[in-house]
Parts: sequence; structure tokens; C-alpha cells
Amino acid sequence: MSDEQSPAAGDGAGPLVISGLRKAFGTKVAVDSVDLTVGRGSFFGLVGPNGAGKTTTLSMAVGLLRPDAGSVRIFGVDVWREPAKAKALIGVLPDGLSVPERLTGRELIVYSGLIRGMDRKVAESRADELLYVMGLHEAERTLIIDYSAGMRKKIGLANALLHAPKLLILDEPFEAVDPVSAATIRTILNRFVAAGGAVVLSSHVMALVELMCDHVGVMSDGKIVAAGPVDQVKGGEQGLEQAFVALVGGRNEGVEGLEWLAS
Ligand SMILES: Nc1ncnc2c1ncn2[C@@H]1O[C@H](COP(=O)(O)OP(=O)(O)OP(=O)(O)O)[C@@H](O)[C@H]1O
Repeated sequence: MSDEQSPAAGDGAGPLVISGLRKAFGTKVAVDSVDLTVGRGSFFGLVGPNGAGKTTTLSMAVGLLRPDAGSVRIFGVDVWREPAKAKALIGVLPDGLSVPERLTGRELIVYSGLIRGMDRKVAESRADELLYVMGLHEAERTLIIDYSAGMRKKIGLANALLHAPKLLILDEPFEAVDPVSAATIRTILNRFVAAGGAVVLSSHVMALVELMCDHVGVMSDGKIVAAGPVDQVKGGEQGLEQAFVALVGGRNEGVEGLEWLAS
């Protein structure tokens, strides 16, 4: 894949360099020879239809799932050779984050800071700030088991930001999040990138990716079928959504059935 994918990507020590990544589950090749490069100050959107391999790719990128082949470097640090060093540099919002349900939101953030070796006072003051900006301060003493889907997303994002990472890897960060909270999260992420951080996010909302991201990678059937600056990937199409459908192929077969639905 060319350095066109993301600015300043050619030095090999950029925020994220994925090379030849592969993962199969039985006979299903979920991720097939994926190369991706994300440069400094870049906002990268990973898009693709259901089952394309986005979550599998991101899980391998952050050291949660071991690849069959290939490598992932975070600022030059190999995720599988030096996992602790690499993980200190990244903030992760995994897909379907499983969190200790019997903790309150505040406890989750503070304990997470302590586990990361943070001073308790620092962890507590960052927890207060993060809970406030995420609009979760009123729910800080509510058990996570009682959080809504959107609240879980936001507490997960707060957790990802806690240790001031340099790269954020976020699987569907806006899913189930209300528009006001989404605007707040967008502001936080834009500030993070403007300050020199890099963000990789997956999303199904093309308008959002087009609005926020400077670079995009399109996955289909385990492969990257297009990657580069958003305008380049859009090509001659009017919007990213049209380009996406053209790249991955629309699917309307069978829709003319279901006559019973209209009866
Ligand atoms: N643990 C697993 N065991 C078996 N198959 C899996 C596993 N995880 C993923 N897969 C398969 O790998 C493929 C890619 O899945 P993945 O979750 O990465 O896709 P995705 O692009 O994130 O999809 P979505 O947009 O629906 O979240 C799918 O065919 C899925 O069924």
C-alpha cells in the first residue's frame, strides 16, 4: 500500500503500520494480507460491510487477537514483541467492550488508572474530568450493569483516553451514542488529532467518516479494496457512501421477494 494512505506515513515509526496481516477462523479467512499505514495527525476511518473484517483487523492491531501472519507496529513498536510498550501508546475502544458490571463508572476509570500505575490523585482527577465531558458525572455512582448502550460506549471511550495515549483505535465509537454526546466526542477527537495524536475508527456511518476523517480504508471480504485520502477514495463519486457501494458492490437480490411483508 502506498504512503498516500496517510500523511508522513513513510518513516515506519508512524502511529500505525500494519503489514501483511492475516487471520482465519477455521476455513473462513477473516483478514487477508492487510497493509495499512496511518500517519501522524491523521484521522483514519475504516469502513466495510458487515463481516468485512474490520473488528478482526482492529483487534489484532491493538494486541487483543493474535494474527496468523503479519505484523503491527505502533510508533515503531511491535505489538506482539513488546506488548506492554505498545499498549502504553494506544487508547482502545474494543467492539462489545466487556467491563466489570458491578463497578460504578467512576470506580472503573479510577481502578483502570491504578492498574496502569497511575497515582491515585491523578487517576481521580482525570476520572472527574472525563466523566464530566462525557456527560456521565450524574451517573458516576451508577453501576455499569445499569448503564445504557450509549453510556457504556462513553465510559469505554473515557477509559481509552485516561492514560493520554498517542493513538486511539476505536471500534464503532458513535454506535448508540446520542447526537449531543456524539458532537462532544467529535470535538474531543478533533482536538486530540490537532494536538498531534492519530485516530483510527471504524464506522458504518459514511457521512460521519466523510465529515471527520482525512483518510479512509475500505474493507471487503477480508481485504483492503481502497485506501487513501477521502477525496481520492471517493474518486468521481458524489459522496463516500456512493463510492463505498460502488467499491463493495450493492446487494439488492431477493428484495423483490418478501411480498408477504406488503400484504
Ligand atoms: N471468533 C470468531 N470465530 C469465528 N469467526 C469469526 C470470529 N470473529 C469473526 N469471525 C468472522 O470473521 C469475519 C469478519 O468479522 P469481523 O467481526 O471482523 O467483521 P466486521 O467488518 O467488524 O463486521 P461488522 O461490521 O458486522 O461489525 C466474519 O465472517 C465473522 O463471522
